[in-house]
Amino acid sequence: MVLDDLGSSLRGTLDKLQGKTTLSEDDVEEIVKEIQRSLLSADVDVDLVMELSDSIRERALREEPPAGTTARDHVLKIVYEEMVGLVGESTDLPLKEQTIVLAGLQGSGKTTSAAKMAWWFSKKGLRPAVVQTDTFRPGAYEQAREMAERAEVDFYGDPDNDDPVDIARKGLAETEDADVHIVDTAGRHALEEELIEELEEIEDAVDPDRNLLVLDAAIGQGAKEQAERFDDAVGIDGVVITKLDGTAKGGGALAAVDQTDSSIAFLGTGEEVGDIERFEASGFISRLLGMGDLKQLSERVERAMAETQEEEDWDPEDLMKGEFTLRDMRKQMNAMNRMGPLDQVLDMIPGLGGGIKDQLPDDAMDMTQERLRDFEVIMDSMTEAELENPRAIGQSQIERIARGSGKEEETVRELLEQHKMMNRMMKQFQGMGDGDMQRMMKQMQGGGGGGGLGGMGPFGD
Ligand SMILES: Nc1nc2c(ncn2[C@@H]2O[C@H](COP(=O)(O)OP(=O)(O)OP(=O)(O)O)[C@@H](O)[C@H]2O)c(=O)[nH]1
Repeated sequence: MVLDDLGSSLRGTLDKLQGKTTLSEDDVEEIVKEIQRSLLSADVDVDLVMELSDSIRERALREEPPAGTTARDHVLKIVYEEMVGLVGESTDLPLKEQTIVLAGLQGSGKTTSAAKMAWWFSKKGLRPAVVQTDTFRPGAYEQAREMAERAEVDFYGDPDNDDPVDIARKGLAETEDADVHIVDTAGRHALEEELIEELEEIEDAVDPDRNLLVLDAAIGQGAKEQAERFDDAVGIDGVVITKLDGTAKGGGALAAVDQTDSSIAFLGTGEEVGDIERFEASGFISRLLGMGDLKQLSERVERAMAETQEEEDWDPEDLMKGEFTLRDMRKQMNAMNRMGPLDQVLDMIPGLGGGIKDQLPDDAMDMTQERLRDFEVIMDSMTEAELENPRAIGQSQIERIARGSGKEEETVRELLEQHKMMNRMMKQFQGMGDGDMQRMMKQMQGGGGGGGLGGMGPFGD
């Protein structure tokens, strides 16, 4: 995500506090300045940034770090807590029957978000329907219909009816078998009376459980005014921030959340129906501050490692030294698999950005369950010597292993290729010297015991 790059200087400032047990006013001021810089460049409203700075300043100087906590961890914890206060928890959306109306200006991403949300609810086992009431924009009907089809959800719209309220009413009746109704409304280029009136009428007709305001992540100062108007008209319960995959930073939408005293419900991260994430405060904050998704990563890493360590007596530290064997690879694959897809894990490593990911072959990301199972079966047919020294495996062994495992020779070769690739990757990491990357990789492989992300403050606890 784009938000990743912002906080390297913040990290630098925090690193300077390493080893200190108390904070001076100057220390706190420097940190506050860096946070302000990160947030302002992520488009967060100035007033919000100032309020946040005051609370951080006040708490960092007043509160004593608990025994055993470094000044750095202490201040990180305060920053984190204050940021959670700012962005809030995600909008409460019970997984049950409900009607949701989407409001927003033209092009903010309502139609796309309607289909994405329907897709999301369907993955949660519900039966959603999209009701398309946009009679204003030519093409909206067709776009909504196609997207609902791709999301494989029920759909109602009527290109021959120019009364949105009538469409909304009929839509709910026609899709009564569905349990979640998502009503997409028309947008306008700007806030206009007509738009607000239409929305109010639709709201009256469908009596929704939630009204969500859809905002483009690129929205800046306009967020507050828009939020206020929509909130006055229908009451806004939550915000959907779209296009976070683009160049926008997303912080502008926080003003809307603050203005409407609501919360963020979903994040849109692309144009496909699956490109949606339920909002999660800690991840969003880590990204706003450019610090990677520390909390989530540390939790995943710890969980995966605990399981791996339980399974076998295996010292992952060895990975950073000697030869990377097939046996190591099997452990690695299992651990990765528990943490989630490799590309997502890499996304969460602070400071890594897209860099290293782009250098990896596509195959590295393709660690599906099925592939993993095939590889496991194949490895079961190998001898101890082959597992220790896969380089020595020749054609005749490949044939034997394929026969023994009941898999194609091609799959055996793929496994060997995958090993070679991972071996190269490990060598690269081994050669990276000190710094976050090597520490992180060690942690990912389980080194360092129960401390999680060592030196990364409250997120690792
Ligand atoms: N990259 C990216 N594009 C998005 C996202 N959400 C929406 N879009 C694109 O933004 C454009 C506008 O989205 P729509 O869903 O049509 O917007 P709308 O709010 O329904 O517009 P109106 O119906 O005219 O009010 C489309 O080209 C979408 O594909 C997103 O999360 N990421």
